Parts: sequence; C-alpha cells; structure tokens
Amino acid sequence: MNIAVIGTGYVGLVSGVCYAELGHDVYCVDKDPAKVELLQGGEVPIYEPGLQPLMRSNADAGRLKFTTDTATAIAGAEVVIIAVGTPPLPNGEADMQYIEVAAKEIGEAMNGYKVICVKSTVPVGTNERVRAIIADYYKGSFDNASVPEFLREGTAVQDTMNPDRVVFGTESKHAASLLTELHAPLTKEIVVTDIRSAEMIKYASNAFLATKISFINEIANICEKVGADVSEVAKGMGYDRRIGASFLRAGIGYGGSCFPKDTKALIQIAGNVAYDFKLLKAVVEVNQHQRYGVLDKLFNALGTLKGKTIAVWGLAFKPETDDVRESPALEIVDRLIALGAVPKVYDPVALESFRKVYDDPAMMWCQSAQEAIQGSDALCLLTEWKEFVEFDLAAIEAALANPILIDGRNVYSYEAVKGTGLSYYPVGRPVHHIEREYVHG
Ligand SMILES: NC(=O)C1=CN([C@@H]2O[C@H](COP(=O)(O)OP(=O)(O)OC[C@H]3O[C@@H](n4cnc5c(N)ncnc54)[C@H](O)[C@@H]3O)[C@@H](O)[C@H]2O)C=CC1
Ligand SMILES: O=C(O)[C@H]1O[C@H](OP(=O)(O)OP(=O)(O)OC[C@H]2O[C@@H](n3ccc(=O)[nH]c3=O)[C@H](O)[C@@H]2O)[C@H](O)[C@@H](O)[C@@H]1O
Repeated sequence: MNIAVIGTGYVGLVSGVCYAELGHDVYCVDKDPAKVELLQGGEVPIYEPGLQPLMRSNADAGRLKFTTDTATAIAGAEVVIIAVGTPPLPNGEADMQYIEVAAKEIGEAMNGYKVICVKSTVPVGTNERVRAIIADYYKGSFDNASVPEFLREGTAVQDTMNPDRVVFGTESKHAASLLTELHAPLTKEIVVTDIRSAEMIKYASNAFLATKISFINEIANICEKVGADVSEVAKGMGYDRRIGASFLRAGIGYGGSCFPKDTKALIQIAGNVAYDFKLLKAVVEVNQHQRYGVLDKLFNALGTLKGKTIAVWGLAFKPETDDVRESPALEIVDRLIALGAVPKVYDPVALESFRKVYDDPAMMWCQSAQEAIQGSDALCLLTEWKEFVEFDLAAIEAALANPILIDGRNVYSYEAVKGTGLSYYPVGRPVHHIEREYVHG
C-alpha cells in the first residue's frame, strides 16, 4: 500500500516507520525543514528506543522517504494519515490550526481517490471539518476515517507493532476494508465504528487512565495519614481483573504531552455542550496538587528550603523519553527556586530539552547523577530512570550532606533503605526516618 503521513513528530514518525516495517511504501512530510533534513540523513530528532535502527533499515530498503512537500508525498498515496500536533490553547481547548492547514494542503494537492485519516487527537466533529476543508479544494471522490493513536512515548515502537487494539471510525466500506487490511498484521482486536465514536474513544481512554492515576494518588495521600502502604494497596487491588494492575503507580502526578492536554480538552468539549464533567475536573485538580507533595516532604525534612542545594534526579515526564512537555519536574524546579533553594538537576537524556523550555541562573546543570547528589542537602527522585533505580543507596548516603531521599516514584524498597542511614520519604508509604542532627548552611 502507498501511505503518506503528514507530520513527523512522536506519532507521525513512529507510525510511518512501523507501516514501512510492515512492507508498505511510506512518504512522510513535515513542515520543519531542519527535521526533514535530519531524517533524510538517517537521524531521528527524538529519543525513542528502537526507532532509529528501524527507520534506517526501512529507508535503506527504499520503503520510507521524507519531504517537506505535501503534494509530493500524497501524489501516489491511497491512504493519507494526518498526525500533526493539537496543542492546548490557553482555555484548554485543542488548537486546531495545524489540522486546518494540513487539511487545506491535502485538499490543494489531491489528485484522485484517497482515504484521509486523522490520527491526531481531535475533538469530536473534527473529521467532518477536515472533510469539508478538503471538499472546498477537491471535487473528486475521497473517504475519511478517524484512526486514533494509543502509543506511549518510550515504548512507542513496541506499542505500535503490538497494540492492545486498533480503533477506526469511518462511514465508508472501502475505507474500512483498506484500514482493516493495513492493521490486521498488528492485532486481532480491530474496532470499527462511526467517526464521532472513534474520536471520543481516544479522549475517553486517556481521561480514564488519568483518572486511575489521580485515584491512586489520593489513596496514597490517605495512606500517608493512616500508616498504610499504597504499593501494597495497589497490588491487592490490581489482582481484581475488573480493576487491573496497570496505571496504579502512585507518584508525583501524570505529565507529558497528552494526559494534561487531553483531560482539559475533554472538559472543554463537555462544557461546549453544557455538560459539567465534575469527575474529570477533580482528576485534573488532584494531579496539580500531587506535585507539591515533594516540596511538603522537603520542608518536613529540612525545615526551610532557603539556601539549600537540592539534587533533582529526572526531568523527563517519564523514563525512556527526552520529552519534558508538562513534566512535573518543570513546576517542582520552579517552586524550589521560588523558595530560595538551588536545584542541582540531572537527567540521562532530557537535560537539553528541559533547558530549552526552562532555565534560571539559580540552577546547577549536572552531567551525572553523582555530581547532582555530591554535597546536596537532599535528593528528590522525579523520574524512574533505570540508572537511578539501580544506583547504590549507600553511595547516595555517602554523597549527600544531609542523607534525605524524597522518592517521588516509589522505586526503592524498605529492605534496601533500612541497610543505610538514609531518611526515606516515599509517596503513600510510611516514612523511614533516622533521627539525626542535620548539617545547616
Ligand atoms: N506524543 C504522543 O505520545 C501521542 C500523541 N498523540 C496525538 O498525536 C498528535 C501529534 O502528536 P506528537 O506527534 O506528539 O506531535 P509533535 O508536536 O511531536 O509533532 C507534530 C509534527 O507535525 C508537524 N506539522 C505541523 N503542521 C504540519 C503540516 N501542515 N504539514 C506537515 N507537518 C506538519 C510539526 O512540524 C511537527 O513535527 C497530537 O494530536 C497528539 O495529541 C496521540 C497519541 C500519542
Ligand atoms: O495520547 C497520548 O499521547 C498517550 O498518552 C499516554 O502515553 P504517555 O503520555 O506517552 O505515557 P504514560 O506511560 O501513559 O504516562 C503518562 C504519565 O502518567 C504517569 N503515570 C503513569 C502510570 C502510573 O501508574 N502512574 C503515573 O504517574 C507517568 O509517570 C507519566 O507522567 C497513554 O498511555 C497512551 O495510550 C496515549 O496514546
């Protein structure tokens, strides 16, 4: 099959590479010439495990090409997949400007029948709008489909090649059979539905996962007050197949380019039809508040943050990505500085992407985990990178001026911590406190 993918971000690039891996001929377009030049040279502009070798092998096999010109990419395509960004507007609504431009460019370049798919996460009704824009420019026949994407960053290739399900919404039998043929090698679980329901499935799925996270975070906050351990609670809940074990890891709240944006967008979508989505509003509020738990624990441990150097391990919103969009670390570092502390930050891959969106003369940028903890007054672990999980706890204790470990992701076990002199503050689990005189100043 000949496929064109519009937008080579996290979703478009991974999708394009994986469709090529299935043996299809894929032409990817991006408006950003620097990105396209990098891709044409065999370089991947994002950190995503497994993506680069797969991209190079498919490009070398002649199945994967890149261009900045939409007309070139779609000329021979039977299926056109729109995967441009839909970032949040200040009021929470999804910004449709990139979708509108992409639709116009496709409309202008149409040269025959094609199936136009929207993979970006878009409000209900967007596929109809895309159809109308294309129809303004192209009077021939074409079909539409909503093909929402469910991949996660950090495991994007694996998620795309082995999805739990593929969903598409279309009114066209021909489009349905073409898309079924395209996705059948990936999964047996193919849900074919109407366009509006497919658009809603995407928002409802992300909102539900975000709800699970805020739910377990609230349980964690109660656990802290009643002396229970949220890890044990989640384990005990997760064996119930109606609940499921996944997405019950308590921590510092969800971040990333999607949960924060999509929950707010769904609240707006509901609001636009005069529906007050109270539950989801609470999910967002709980998530916002959860970030401050780290700061409360630092206060409890140190009394004041003024003049303290605080090691921060992890800036990405999750491990195995360089993405810092809506990362809880952004707000935590900002607060630390506002409270007079000096954050010594380190992340194995996200230092540069963090520096592009947040920089402050009060910060110390560290080139290793060890450098960040050396002589610091406390350590906050914000992203559960393997490097941090495997770090020797005795070495953490030895390096810190005050051996205080705030574990925002619950990665260490009490057994391991008990063998050290660390005061350990996890999330939703009892504190392991060692009485001692702290170094001040
Ligand atoms: N990042 C993720 O993990 C997931 C994202 N999504 C959704 O997929 C969509 C894309 O997200 P990302 O890939 O993260 O975005 P991104 O911001 O990483 O990439 C979007 C790309 O589209 C390009 N672009 C914009 N307008 C264009 C045009 N007219 N023609 C060609 N290229 C154009 C931009 O230059 C950029 O490279 C969003 O709606 C997002 O909500 C869905 C599932 C997972
Ligand atoms: O629409 C999207 O963009 C994507 O959003 C999420 O994927 P992603 O944001 O890449 O990463 P997740 O693994 O879902 O993690 C999101 C955030 O939730 C946090 N999280 C996750 C799970 C958990 O149990 N606890 C928890 O705090 C993570 O630390 C992270 O900050 C969804 O999992 C994907 O299915 C969806 O396609």
